[in-house]
Amino acid sequence: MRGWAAPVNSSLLNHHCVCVVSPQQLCLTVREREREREAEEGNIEYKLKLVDPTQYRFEHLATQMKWRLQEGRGEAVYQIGVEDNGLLVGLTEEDMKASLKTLRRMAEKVGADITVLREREVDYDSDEPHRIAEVLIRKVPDDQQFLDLRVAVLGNVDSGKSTLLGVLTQGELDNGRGRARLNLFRHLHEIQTGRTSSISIEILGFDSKGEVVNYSESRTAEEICESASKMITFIDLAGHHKYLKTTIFGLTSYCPDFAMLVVSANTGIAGTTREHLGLAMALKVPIFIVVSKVDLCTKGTVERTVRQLERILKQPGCNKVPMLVSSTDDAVTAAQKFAQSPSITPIFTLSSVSGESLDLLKVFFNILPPLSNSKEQEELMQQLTEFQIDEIYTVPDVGTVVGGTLYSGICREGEQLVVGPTDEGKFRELAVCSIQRNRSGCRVLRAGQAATLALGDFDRSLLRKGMVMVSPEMNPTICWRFEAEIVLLFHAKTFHKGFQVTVHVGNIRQTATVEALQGKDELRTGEKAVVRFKFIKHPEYLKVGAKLLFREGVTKGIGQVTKLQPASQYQQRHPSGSSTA
Ligand SMILES: Nc1nc2c(ncn2[C@@H]2O[C@H](COP(=O)(O)OP(=O)(O)OP(=O)(O)O)[C@@H](O)[C@H]2O)c(=O)[nH]1
Repeated sequence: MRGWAAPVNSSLLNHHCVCVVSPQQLCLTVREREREREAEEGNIEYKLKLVDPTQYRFEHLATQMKWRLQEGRGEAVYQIGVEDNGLLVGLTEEDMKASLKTLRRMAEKVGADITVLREREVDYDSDEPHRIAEVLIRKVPDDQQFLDLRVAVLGNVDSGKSTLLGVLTQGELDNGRGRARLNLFRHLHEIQTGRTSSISIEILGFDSKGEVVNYSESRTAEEICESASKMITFIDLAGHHKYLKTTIFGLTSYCPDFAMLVVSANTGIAGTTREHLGLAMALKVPIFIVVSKVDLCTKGTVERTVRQLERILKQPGCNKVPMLVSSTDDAVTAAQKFAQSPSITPIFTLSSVSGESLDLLKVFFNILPPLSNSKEQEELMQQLTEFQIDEIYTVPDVGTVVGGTLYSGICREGEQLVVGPTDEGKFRELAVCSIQRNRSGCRVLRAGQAATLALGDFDRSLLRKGMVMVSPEMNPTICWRFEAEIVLLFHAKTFHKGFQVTVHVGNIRQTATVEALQGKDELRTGEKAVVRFKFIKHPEYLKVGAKLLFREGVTKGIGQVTKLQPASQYQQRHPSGSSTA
């Protein structure tokens, strides 16, 4: 755990931006120092002083900044006045001024922007006040348009998800009767019933100074993309139980970095809230919570809802550490700690009608770093190209267009790929004519990025959601049958051979039959087993280790793919097998 709030004890978290660390607290810090030492890897750098460096040292500092930026995939945090071992020494006003000036020059040299996140006074036996400062450095990598984070939005029906997104992305408060969500709905029947049934995507862009770029008049997605250096893409998932499969699809296929669970302060944990929390945890998507509609209830009711959430989060099954965010300082700390430890669960309490505490959520989004580091990202980019198809459209004058996420490798305009598997387990050749991200052209797509790819006159009827477009050299394993280690979360009766469930793995969603339960005749709620599934309609491209979720009515389970039975292998061994196998 790094970051300076950590050594200073958590009661300080509720104070405002500039606070004083007492000598006693500093002593505590000294004892805990070993744990707080600067990490060699990662994007956080401690600097005691940057006063008048020689040219040689300046060059070295600039190179180091480049490296830290690379580690944070375009973002780094500098803590000034802090020794490498984590000791909060602090600088005099004059030294701090000179250090920040050097930091600005370093950032200029590497083409980055800097924002002072917070300054704090360190108090010890000295007449002169000593301060420490925390500075965010941001540079969009040369080959990228902006830094990109994906947030899945979960929560019960009417908890205020769409409204919150409307208010965040449009900059105008809601009237409590659904005004803000109006421009988010995509389908007519949603306007009529006021419920989100499809997955809609909203974007919130920040410029390099941390200001939201969405808010000027008639901002189009293209304009937001052009002026943003950091982009939060929200995947708004439906709250109603009826749309659970869409919610699961959004969580499994859109590869969100984080999930935001919206809970209405006046109803507390109701309806699908628990289920959504469970789903995000089962899929290991780090979650933070927004308690909305605080304008509708008393402080006591808000506190009760927060306590209810804290209780659930701390339960043995969850093992989360709730962290209530009630100041800008907390929001900064929450963003950093959340990224370092997924068990930390920030909780915001706000209103989309009065606007109370909305700014804290924006501070959090601006600072929230991506979870995977540059090394993991680099490794994924080195692999062969694999694009997962989530959506298929026909666009006039463009032709067939697919939407989805590039799981690995790089994809360029003009790239030759193969798409499949078809019902026969084959792959077809195609070419990527053009690529768009958030409705703006993009020539190179990198692993982890979502985009739409135009495929020219490729026949749309040959495509389906769940297919992959891969590099022709890949030779992917296609299977009808696979084994998974599962845990049955809930089942009304018993789970046995012959049972059919809807299986979700990544962007794949298909009914499968339970062909065998290893070493057991049946399974009860809470039990584990290795199960062999067989898809009923067509073979799929799966990977060992992929997370899996299945359901059928009230039956629900989670697990992991442990073994694949390649379709061709099975056909060779069972030449007279059923026509589908
Ligand atoms: N007073 C008050 N009303 C709110 C607030 N946020 C949302 N609302 C109202 O609550 C109602 C439901 O909000 P939605 O944003 O549609 O809820 P949702 O969670 O997106 O619902 P689904 O899309 O059906 O899952 C609307 O009438 C909003 O105007 C808030 O902070 N305060």
